[in-house]
Amino acid sequence: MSRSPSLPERPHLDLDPDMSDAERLSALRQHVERMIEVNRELDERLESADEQHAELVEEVEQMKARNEALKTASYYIATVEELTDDGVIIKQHGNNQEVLTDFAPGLDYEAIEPGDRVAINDSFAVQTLLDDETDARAQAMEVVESPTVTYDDIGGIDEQVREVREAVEQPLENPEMFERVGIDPPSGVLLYGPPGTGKTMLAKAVANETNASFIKMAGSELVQKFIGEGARLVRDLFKLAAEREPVVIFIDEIDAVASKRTDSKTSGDAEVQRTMMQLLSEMDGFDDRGEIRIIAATNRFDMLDEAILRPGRFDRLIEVPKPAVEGRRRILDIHTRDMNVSDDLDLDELAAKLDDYSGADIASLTTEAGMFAIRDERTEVTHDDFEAAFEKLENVDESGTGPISGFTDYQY
Ligand SMILES: Nc1ncnc2c1ncn2[C@@H]1O[C@H](COP(=O)(O)OP(=O)(O)OP(=O)(O)O)[C@@H](O)[C@H]1O
Repeated sequence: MSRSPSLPERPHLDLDPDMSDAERLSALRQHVERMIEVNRELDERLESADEQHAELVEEVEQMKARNEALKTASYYIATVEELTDDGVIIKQHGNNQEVLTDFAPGLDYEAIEPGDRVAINDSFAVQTLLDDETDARAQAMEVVESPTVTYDDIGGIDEQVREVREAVEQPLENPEMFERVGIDPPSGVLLYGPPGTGKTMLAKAVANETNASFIKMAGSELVQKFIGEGARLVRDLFKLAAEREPVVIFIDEIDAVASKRTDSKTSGDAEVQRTMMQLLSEMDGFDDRGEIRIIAATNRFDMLDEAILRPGRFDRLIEVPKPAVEGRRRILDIHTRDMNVSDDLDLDELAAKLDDYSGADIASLTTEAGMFAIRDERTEVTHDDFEAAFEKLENVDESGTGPISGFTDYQY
C-alpha cells in the first residue's frame, strides 16, 4: 500500500503595517481563497482515507473469515491446471476430476501458477495455496537424522535382530561382499507380527547402528490423511531418501497401501492401488539406489498383496512375535534399568505371569507401576506396585477399553 503524500501546507497571512487598506483587503481575500482551496483538498483527502479505511476493514474481515474457515474445515487437494479469464481450472487429486472454479475472496491469485497445489473446499473454491513448507511431505514423514535406539534396548527378539542386521546392515556396510559373492542383497525387509513387539524399534536401531538416517512413513496416513496424494508422497519419500543416504526407510502399516485387491471399483480403492503401484515401481528401480535400505512392517500379514512379496521387493520376511517368558524377563530388565526399584522386586515372577504381553504392554506396565509409587509419594517402586499395575491393566483389558496394544485384535 502506498503512503499518502504529505498534507497541503497551511496558508500563511502576511500583513505589512505599511500596506494600504486596499492592499490589505486584497491580501485578506487571497488568504481566504487559499484557505478554501486547502480546505477542499483536505476534504478530498479525508474522503479517500475513509474509503481506504473501509477497504481495509473489509480485507481484515475476509482474512478473519478465511482464517476461521482454514481452522475448521477440511479440504481436498487439487493441482492448478490453467488460469483463464473465466476462472481457474483445477484437477482434484484422487478422482482426477477437472473443475472450472474460482478463488476464495481475499486470496492473492497473482501468486498462483499452473502446477501449484491448492486446497479446495466442498464447492471447489480454491481456499489456499499449499507452499512447500506446509507440504504434506513434511507432515507425512518422520525424519530422524540419528535415532538413539540401540540393539541393547530391544529384548526377547534376538534372532529377529540378527536377521535384520544381516539383511540391512551388511549391504549398507559391506556392499562389496555381495558383489564378490555374486548375489543381490535382500531388497526390502518385511517385519510382521502383533502390534507393539518392537518392529519400529528394530528399524530405528539398525539405522542408528549403521549411522543412517531414518525416515518413517505410515501407510494408514497415506490413504486416510493425505487422500489423493499417496503416490506422490511415495515418490517424494524415495526422493528424500536419495538426498539423505545412507538411510533406512521404514513404512509402517504397509497393509494399508498394499492389501489384496478387492473387487470394488471405488475411487478410494483406485487411489490405494495407485499408491501401491508407485511403491512397487520405486522398489523395482531400487538396485541402483545405493545406500538406501527399506523396511516395512505390518500386523496384517494375511491382507498383503502378493505382488509386494516378489523377489526384488519385500523378499526377506521376518516374523516378530510376542516375547516368550525369557524375552519378557529381558524386556522387564530393559524397562526397569533406569527405575528406582526396591529389592523385593521379583522380575522372574512377573515375567512368568505376563503371558501374551507384548513389549509395548510391558513398557506400559512399568510406567503404570511407577505411577502407583508416585501416587503414594514414594520414590522407590516395589513389587506390589507392579502387581497393582498388572491388576489395573488386566481390568482395563476386560472392560475392553484398555491401552494394551498386545490385546488388540490382529491376524498375521
Ligand atoms: N522387544 C522389545 N523390547 C523392548 N521394548 C519394547 C519391545 N517391543 C516393544 N517395546 C516397547 O514398546 C514401544 C513400542 O514398540 P514399537 O513401536 O517398536 O512396536 P511396533 O511393533 O512397531 O508396534 P506397531 O506394530 O504397533 O507399530 C517401544 O517404544 C518400547 O518401549
